[in-house]
Amino acid sequence: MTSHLHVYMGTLILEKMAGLTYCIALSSSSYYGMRYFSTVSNDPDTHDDFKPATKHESSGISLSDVVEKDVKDNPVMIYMKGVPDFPQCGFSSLAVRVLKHYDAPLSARNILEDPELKSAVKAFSHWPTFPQIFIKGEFVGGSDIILNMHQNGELKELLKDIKSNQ
Ligand SMILES: N[C@@H](CCC(=O)N[C@@H](CS)C(=O)NCC(=O)O)C(=O)O
Ligand code: FES
Repeated sequence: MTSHLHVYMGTLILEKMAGLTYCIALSSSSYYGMRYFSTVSNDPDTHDDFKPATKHESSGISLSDVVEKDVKDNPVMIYMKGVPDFPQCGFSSLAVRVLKHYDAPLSARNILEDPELKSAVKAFSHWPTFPQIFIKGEFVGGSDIILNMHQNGELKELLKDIKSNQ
């Protein structure tokens, strides 16, 4: 197994090429056109017994409704570990770096902030890992798929009619 140790933008990245271990936070510069959504239901003062199992607190909207609305309202939606300006996993970092090549507004939710949202996203897409990227309401895949689509030109084609307002 080959291991490379890089110092990148002041952040240590341990990249195990064979094992693809990506647990160390990466930093990235800020970009225009990004919207982050904070957690949708995570009140630390609320005991689990009192948390709504399927309904979003106070609004009565289920978390699957939240995800459905996210992907409908946001042409490029990523559920990730961390936020686009501070991904907390290499897979999420890679996906954000790929998407930042395009002039499309990127909307994101940090699933690390909300385990229930994390489960709801997995159930919605039937996909077990993060990041999860949705484009024009359709589930596209994770970081390896988005990188592949970037490299083969499919992503450019898919995003060509989505432009940032800024
Ligand atoms: N092939 C996937 C790999 C992503 C992956 O393995 N993610 C893991 C580690 S961050 C994951 O989400 N595991 C399930 C979990 O954390 O709930 C991709 O390229 O996106
Ligand atoms: S590989 Fe560990 S958090 Fe993503």
